[in-house]
Amino acid sequence: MEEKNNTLYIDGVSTVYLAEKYGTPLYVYSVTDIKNRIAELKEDFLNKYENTTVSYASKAFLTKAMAKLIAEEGINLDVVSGGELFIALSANFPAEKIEFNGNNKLYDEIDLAVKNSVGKIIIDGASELDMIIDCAKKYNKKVNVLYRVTPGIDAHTHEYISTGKADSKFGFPLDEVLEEVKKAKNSEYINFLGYHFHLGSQLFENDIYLNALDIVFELIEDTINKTGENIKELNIGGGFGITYTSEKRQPFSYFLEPVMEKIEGYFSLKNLERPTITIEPGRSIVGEAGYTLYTVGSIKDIEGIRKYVAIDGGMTDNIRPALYSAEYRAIVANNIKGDPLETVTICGKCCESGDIIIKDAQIPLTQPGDIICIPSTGAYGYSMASNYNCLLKPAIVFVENGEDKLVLKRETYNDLIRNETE
Ligand SMILES: Cc1ncc(COP(=O)(O)O)c(C=O)c1O
Ligand SMILES: N[C@@H](CCCC[NH3+])C(=O)O
Repeated sequence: MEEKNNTLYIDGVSTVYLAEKYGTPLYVYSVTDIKNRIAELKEDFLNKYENTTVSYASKAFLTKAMAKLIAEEGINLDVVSGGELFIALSANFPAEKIEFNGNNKLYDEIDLAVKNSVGKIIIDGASELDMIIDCAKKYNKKVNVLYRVTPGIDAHTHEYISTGKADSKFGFPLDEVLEEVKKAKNSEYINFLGYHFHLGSQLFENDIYLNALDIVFELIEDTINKTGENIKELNIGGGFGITYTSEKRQPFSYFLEPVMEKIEGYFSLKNLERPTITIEPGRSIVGEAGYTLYTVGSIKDIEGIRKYVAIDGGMTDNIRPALYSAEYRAIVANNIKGDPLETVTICGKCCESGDIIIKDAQIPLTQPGDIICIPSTGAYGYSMASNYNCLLKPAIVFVENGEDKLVLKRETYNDLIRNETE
């Protein structure tokens, strides 16, 4: 983002112009920023180490336009539901480059995945293997699978986004997964590739990945000894943190260099061929590339207590502050350098006292009609949006080098009743 004439520009396009043209609330994505993050991944990982793959975790943000962009950039796609898979397939995303994650996969979802020959299914629970075999028989396919395990690592992040600890609904406990692998090995319809783990999201320390590897190496050794199966792929998940307010996003190399050094060291010591190493970043690809624009409406100044600045969206387009106490920063897009600053609480328009986007934001003196921009809303904003209070989901615009393109229309009131039967 940049400033021109006291106005905020994103990827060469004026936010004031975007707000006028498409209305607010509006999700704006800088395509250049997304491409830059993928380029960094190529430089620091894909081109640097042989036999590596990146699978974009589409739960962070997915539309057909995004799936097409990911396909053009040549990386893989991670989906966690029939719905995400359907969007990817609708965008003609190459099925062999899709991996299917997620706990409690339903039969119909597995059926869709197998029928369309997705690249891999990451088995997350005991109920899945039989369903996969059943579908594989039906379509006469052999399905590549990995098993997701929980290494028992407690990531230093919000409890709700920590997923690798033992007490987790995700994945197999380490002492149970071998029995599952043996079952998979016995089926002619299954090709066992290896293991997957994901420690949590918005992580800033590389040591937890290294600790998890120590644990997973033991599992790999056990697997080879007890099943005779070599590990062809190891997926270490995503989770790389980004900047929302004052946190400093680490370059991918901060995580991946020590991780790869450790992995390469282990496999060469054991005289084993190193498996394909896959990572699954979501937030770190799209988070900072996305912005939300809002228009300021009513302002309530409670003398000596708090000044509320209400915007025309809120927890319906960004649930993260209410759900995880996530913090954001704000910019008055039509008056970036405005002076003096004041301390305000930016709230949404939902009937919830907790519908606060930023508590105590420091922004230039603002008035109704101003455009507020919240940066770093590209991940888990639109993908977690709701219609609470029957608010309409915002439009999405992609901007790149001064050009803007509407990729998703704003919902209309008719969308709210389109599935009603009376
Ligand atoms: C299995 C799995 N892979 C990848 C991700 C992506 O995580 P992030 O967006 O933090 O990179 C998640 C979400 O936490 C996940 O659950
Ligand atoms: N949705 C969460 C992260 C969970 C990611 C999926 N395991 C967030 O907004 O931070």
